[in-house]
Amino acid sequence: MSHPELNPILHNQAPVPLLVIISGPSGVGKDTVLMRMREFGMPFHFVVTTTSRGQRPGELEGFDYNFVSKAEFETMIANNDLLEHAVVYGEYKGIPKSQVRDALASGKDVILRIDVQGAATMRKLVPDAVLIFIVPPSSAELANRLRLRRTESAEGLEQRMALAEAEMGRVDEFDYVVMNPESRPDEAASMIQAIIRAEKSRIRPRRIKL
Ligand SMILES: Nc1ncnc2c1ncn2[C@@H]1O[C@H](COP(=O)(O)OP(=O)(O)OP(=O)(O)O)[C@@H](O)[C@H]1O
Repeated sequence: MSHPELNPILHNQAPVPLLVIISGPSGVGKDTVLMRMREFGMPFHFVVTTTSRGQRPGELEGFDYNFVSKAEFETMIANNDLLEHAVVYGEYKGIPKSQVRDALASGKDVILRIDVQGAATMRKLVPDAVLIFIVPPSSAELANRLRLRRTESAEGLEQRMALAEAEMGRVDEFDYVVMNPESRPDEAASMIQAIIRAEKSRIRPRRIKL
């Protein structure tokens, strides 16, 4: 008898690929942890965001972002080609559906990072995604990370901290919480890997429909 909803591992077949969403307050270390996962060569597809903003020195097309013009981005919106998009500081940012679809079709697990607001949208669009919330050891440590990054003015820092407080209150919309400990982002990276491995062993796997 066949049980198509059960884990294909039971029939010695490849597991169902996952869509994993990494979120959490600004400055908690999402990019840092994802970069460590990439550097470790973890076998996932890391989604590259498409943006209309200009390429900065040192940024690589297809690695940091896919750079397109505003007009091209607006065509993508009109054609419903994006899973999710937002305007950040007057520029578009979004996730192309085709990239996620193609990676899943090739059997790869797909990982993407998104802000807390965007994660809530994704939960509605793709209810079977695995949502992981990264937290700092303390809010003092979060403020410290933002300060050390030196990308924010004093006012910007205060705004981000206030937003972070509000975002921490939304943790119950997520499936997992992962701590990014002081100076040990590798631990957060391996915890995410452990979650993905455990998810692969579900008797009834999550199945992503886009
Ligand atoms: N485990 C850690 N311990 C100490 N510092 C860290 C740790 N992880 C990240 N950082 C530092 O904290 C700062 C913020 O990290 P990062 O830019 O990765 O955060 P983010 O969540 O991607 O932020 P944003 O949402 O604003 O893009 C960086 O300067 C980074 O080097």
